[in-house]
Amino acid sequence: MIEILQRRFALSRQGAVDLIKGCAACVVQDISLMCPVGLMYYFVIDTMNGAVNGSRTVFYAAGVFICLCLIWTAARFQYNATYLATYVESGVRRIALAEQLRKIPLSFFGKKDIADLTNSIMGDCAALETAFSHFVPSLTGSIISTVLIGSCLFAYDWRMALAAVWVLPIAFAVTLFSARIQEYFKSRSVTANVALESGVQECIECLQDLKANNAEGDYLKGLNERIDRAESGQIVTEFGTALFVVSSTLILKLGIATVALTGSALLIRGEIDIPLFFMFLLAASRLYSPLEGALQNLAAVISTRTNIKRMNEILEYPVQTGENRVTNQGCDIVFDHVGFAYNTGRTVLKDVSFTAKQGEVTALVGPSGGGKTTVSRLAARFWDIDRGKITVGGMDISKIEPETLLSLYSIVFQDVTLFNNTIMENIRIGRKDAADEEVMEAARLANCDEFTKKLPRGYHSMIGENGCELSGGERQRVSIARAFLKNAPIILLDEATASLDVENESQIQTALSRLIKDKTVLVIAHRMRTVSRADKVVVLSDGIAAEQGTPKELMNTGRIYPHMVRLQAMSQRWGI
Ligand SMILES: Nc1ncnc2c1ncn2[C@@H]1O[C@H](COP(=O)(O)OP(=O)(O)OP(=O)(O)O)[C@@H](O)[C@H]1O
Repeated sequence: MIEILQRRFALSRQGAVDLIKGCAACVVQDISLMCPVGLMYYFVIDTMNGAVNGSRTVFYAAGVFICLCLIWTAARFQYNATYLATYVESGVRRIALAEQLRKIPLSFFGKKDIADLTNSIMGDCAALETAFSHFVPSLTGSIISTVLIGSCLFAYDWRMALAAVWVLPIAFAVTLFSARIQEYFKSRSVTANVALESGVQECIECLQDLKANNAEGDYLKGLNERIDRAESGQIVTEFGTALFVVSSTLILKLGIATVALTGSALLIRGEIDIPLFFMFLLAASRLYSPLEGALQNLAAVISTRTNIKRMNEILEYPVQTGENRVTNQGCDIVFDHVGFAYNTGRTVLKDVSFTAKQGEVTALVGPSGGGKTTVSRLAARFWDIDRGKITVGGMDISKIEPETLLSLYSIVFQDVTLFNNTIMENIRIGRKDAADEEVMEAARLANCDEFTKKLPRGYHSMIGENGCELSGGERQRVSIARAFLKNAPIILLDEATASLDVENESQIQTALSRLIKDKTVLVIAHRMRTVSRADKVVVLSDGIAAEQGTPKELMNTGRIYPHMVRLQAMSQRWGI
């Protein structure tokens, strides 16, 4: 049962247990609300028979008191078991999604954009939070308590009970019948919302380019269309839900009419007495009011199936697994007949073989789109390859858990990601437990010292969202400082010095020479100057390692490499 709930509603184990408790609490609460009706029935009978004396009055007073205590206790238990537990579960679910996103291969992100994933973590979780705090327990509670109370009514008079309950299966059938239609509209509405959020995010991110190209008008027109689609999607979904819920509620209302008619007929024939007639009228109205809510809840629960499906898509996506310990002998990286294609299916690497030796700098060069970035990412198992094998120090990286493997790597990306925090903390990401002095030493080696000192609070200065208060070169130096701090045996540099001025670049290169001693270095560089001092150059072209050797060897024997060197020399003579 718990496993089924976990799977069906994307819940943690504790969340499934809490859901069962919440449903039980709602049943107790609904039944406790029916107790006063029973008490009133017997009170009316006693009053009509003139049997209300001192001890009876105490009995009814005690009954009222017990009913109030029962209702209060049930409500409190129900609140804790539904609302509080659901908020905790929501937090657990969001963390589970974020954890899963950390573990799944990057190929997944090719199919989803950031807005979509953010929507799953925030929007879908919020929809489920509302469903499980407000809807599911009270829906289950209403159904179970209705069945129990309905059975009790049969014990009093089966004809009156039948007049009261015949509407229930019909009302539920109408709502259930609409499930597929509601789900269809809901899924269209979610898709339109995600498209809108993605458009807004893109608009904010690209505002600078839109302004530069005077393209704001066209873009906003497209965005307006997305807003219209999201709005109409929402209206249609709500209208569809309302149509079925209102129809079901109207059917329920018919129940009161049939109780009144049947009761009147039986009363005239003298087959029931007035207290029983009123008790049924009261019970029917009490019976239907939670059910009206329940039918709305049922509609809302049906529509959360789309949210659950979206979250399960993330939670059930196969993660990259492997050994949690590394057994490498040295840190040579070997690409052995590697073949790879992204989600698009177009082969990027056909057959790449080369070795990047420990203690050497291996430079990846080649025409744009040749696969340099792809090769460096595959070396760190950001994606899994389709053919061949990649080993680090003799161990097959496809058998190593990605995070364990990454402990061997320091990576400096072309696109630096910084956090809205201090410079000190941004560098400390390289090694969480590093002392301030170690962070500052890494910063000094990466040449961050000089610009940090000019900031009002030095290393404790905040740098804005994604380091927006720093220049491109400064941002890149912070990211290089992280690599210094991590001090891993393998270093991947992706155009690491691209945004630095000449003075900085030479200082960084001196520092890098210190850092890379005895390490495996894989560097992607477009500028031949950067690679001229590499120990080995691998030229990637047309999905293969077309040429490899020392820069000198390639100048003599290569075809593509000397051509690139000549082209770059010509471009350096170019001026505006
Ligand atoms: N995430 C991705 N999804 C699909 N295709 C991709 C992805 N990343 C890169 N590619 C494609 O793979 C090919 C190789 O790209 P890659 O970035 O590795 O080349 P590169 O040699 O580093 O290029 P550049 O020098 O221009 O940075 C390109 O054709 C590119 O369009």
